[in-house]
Amino acid sequence: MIDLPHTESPQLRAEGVHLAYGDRAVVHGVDLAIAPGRLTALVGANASGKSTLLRALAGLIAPSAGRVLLDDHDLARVPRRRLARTIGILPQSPLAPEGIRVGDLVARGRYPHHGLFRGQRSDDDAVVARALASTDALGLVDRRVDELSGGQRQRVWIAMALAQQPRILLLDEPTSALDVAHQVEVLDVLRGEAAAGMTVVIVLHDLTLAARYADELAMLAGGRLIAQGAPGAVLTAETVQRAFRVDARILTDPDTGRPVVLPRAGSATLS
Ligand SMILES: Nc1ncnc2c1ncn2[C@@H]1O[C@H](COP(=O)(O)OP(=O)(O)OP(=O)(O)O)[C@@H](O)[C@H]1O
Repeated sequence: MIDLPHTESPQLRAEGVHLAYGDRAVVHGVDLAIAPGRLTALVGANASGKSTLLRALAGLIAPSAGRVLLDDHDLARVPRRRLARTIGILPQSPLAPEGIRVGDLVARGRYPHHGLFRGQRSDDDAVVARALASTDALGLVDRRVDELSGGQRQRVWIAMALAQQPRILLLDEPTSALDVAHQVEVLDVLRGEAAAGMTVVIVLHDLTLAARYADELAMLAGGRLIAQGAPGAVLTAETVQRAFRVDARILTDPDTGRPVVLPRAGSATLS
């Protein structure tokens, strides 16, 4: 059995990873080193394989070829319990148990920290409260999850992921239902977590927001990684055209120096 060393920021790496559903190949030979303690945004068109790759990085699906490595250990051989404490994933459409209340759902994020025979930890309540506060969800704590608005529900799920305090957090389109203020708030929180040492990987569709927040961008097109690096290097008119089949002007935000992507109306050539 493999025991991972307790490094602050384990290195997560895909090496020649191919992923398939049955005989449908979806991701083709991806080599991707996730920068530890940084915020990486995974971008690409619909069906380009982002969610599939994210699930593989969490160890939820196994590559048909290649390997996902955590600190040089094959993810497939890392004990499940250890993995749950190390890597957290928030899928695109998570399902809550029927009738569960917000506080109870977010508290479930603490489960990986409870030993087999130990119950709660003394800091559980404080961690849960902090996670709820950072997603502006403290006021929802007694509400039923299935009675929340889409954006409220998404914030509660993010709170659950934060309460898990994994060293690597993978989030699939966590801001898709959020208004602009809550998007900024959630991304600020995630950037703060990265600054404190957490490795954060986010699937995002808003390229300008991705460029604004990410230390690194990884861009997929047709299941292949076509660019990885600093936002300014990855987001070019050429890569945007190749990945999304739309013309875009790439401006530079005078305040941050980060790219701003302006798609040209009428330029999409999807079919
Ligand atoms: N459970 C599944 N079974 C079979 N095919 C799947 C399954 N999940 C995804 N696919 C297929 O795999 C391909 C990649 O899907 P994936 O969800 O990884 O893309 P994505 O880039 O996350 O897309 P989106 O931006 O629309 O969320 C698509 O062609 C999709 O139809």
